[in-house]
Amino acid sequence: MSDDTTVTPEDVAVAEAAPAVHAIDPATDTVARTLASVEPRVGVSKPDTILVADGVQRRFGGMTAVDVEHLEVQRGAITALIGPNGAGKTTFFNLLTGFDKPNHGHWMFDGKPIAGMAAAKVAKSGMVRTFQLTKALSRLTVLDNMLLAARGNPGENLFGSLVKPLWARAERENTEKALEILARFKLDTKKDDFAGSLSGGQRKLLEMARALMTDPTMIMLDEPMAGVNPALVQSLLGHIQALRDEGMTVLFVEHDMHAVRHISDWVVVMAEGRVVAEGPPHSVMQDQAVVDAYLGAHHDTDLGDDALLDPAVLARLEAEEEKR
Ligand SMILES: Nc1ncnc2c1ncn2[C@@H]1O[C@H](COP(=O)(O)OP(=O)(O)OP(=O)(O)O)[C@@H](O)[C@H]1O
Repeated sequence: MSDDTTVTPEDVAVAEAAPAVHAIDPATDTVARTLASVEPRVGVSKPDTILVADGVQRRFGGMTAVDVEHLEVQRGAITALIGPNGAGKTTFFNLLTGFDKPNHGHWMFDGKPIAGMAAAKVAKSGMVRTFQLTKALSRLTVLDNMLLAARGNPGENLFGSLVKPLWARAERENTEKALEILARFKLDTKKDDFAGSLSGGQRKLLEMARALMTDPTMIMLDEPMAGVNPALVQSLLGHIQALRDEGMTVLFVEHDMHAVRHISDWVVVMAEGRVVAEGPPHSVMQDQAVVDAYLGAHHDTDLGDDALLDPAVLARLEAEEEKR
């Protein structure tokens, strides 16, 4: 496996081939225009909701990890889910996608109740997710990883698996589709390599590519930028934006505020299990509840300030905090 911090010539080629990240102009973009008219308030209704969660609670022993009263996600938009460490973002993702069970609550996806549904069924209903730590199987080839993610494989049921023309045709179609998707991510030349030999960024791209094998309506990305070297960050952002421009709904958990501000149409902020703010990226990061959640006593600093993304400034703030 190559070192994730080393920029290889392949990384550069992958990055150069990615769709460019572009500024979203509310004058020409329908999603941006629609969301511009939505009041930035916790639990606010969206004009075209694809996902709505109500009273979702998850407790671990005496600790409430998630306590979301009401949240709506706008169809066709990129929504970022942010919040400090331990805010409950991943647990909330796990609940929504069927990888964990809530103590209370229900939620609807595309008009259908899916709370309590198993993860595979949730994925079949059109909501797929990726993981913070990629799930690509390192001892399988890139192509086999893609084929494993394909939906409606006749080999999944006994009848289909016994009828050769059925599975042979499906395998051919799935292979064609996999190669097309891999080409989009410039991973087609790696189809016969073990997934374990890819760089961190390429594995994130493979994870996204695998998710697309199921033709999702909504894609949920858990920290897509984590462990990705800088040469591939723009490329990943460009790919995420391209999914949205094709009409897919994207919900992503992310710590990288540059990424969040660059591509999100809407930002939801969690702290201590609850949603504490939501709104467009530029305004939500100046919200007092968000500043409090991230910075504790540093009320005079806002998250819209790029200085906060500077490691030197963060180190100074942390040192000041320790002295208190
Ligand atoms: N399986 C578990 N058992 C016990 N506690 C858990 C479990 N999963 C999560 N927690 C706790 O729930 C809280 C929320 O964790 P979660 O991982 O959802 O937060 P997060 O916002 O995704 O954090 P990060 O940004 O660090 O990934 C944390 O206090 C965590 O320790």
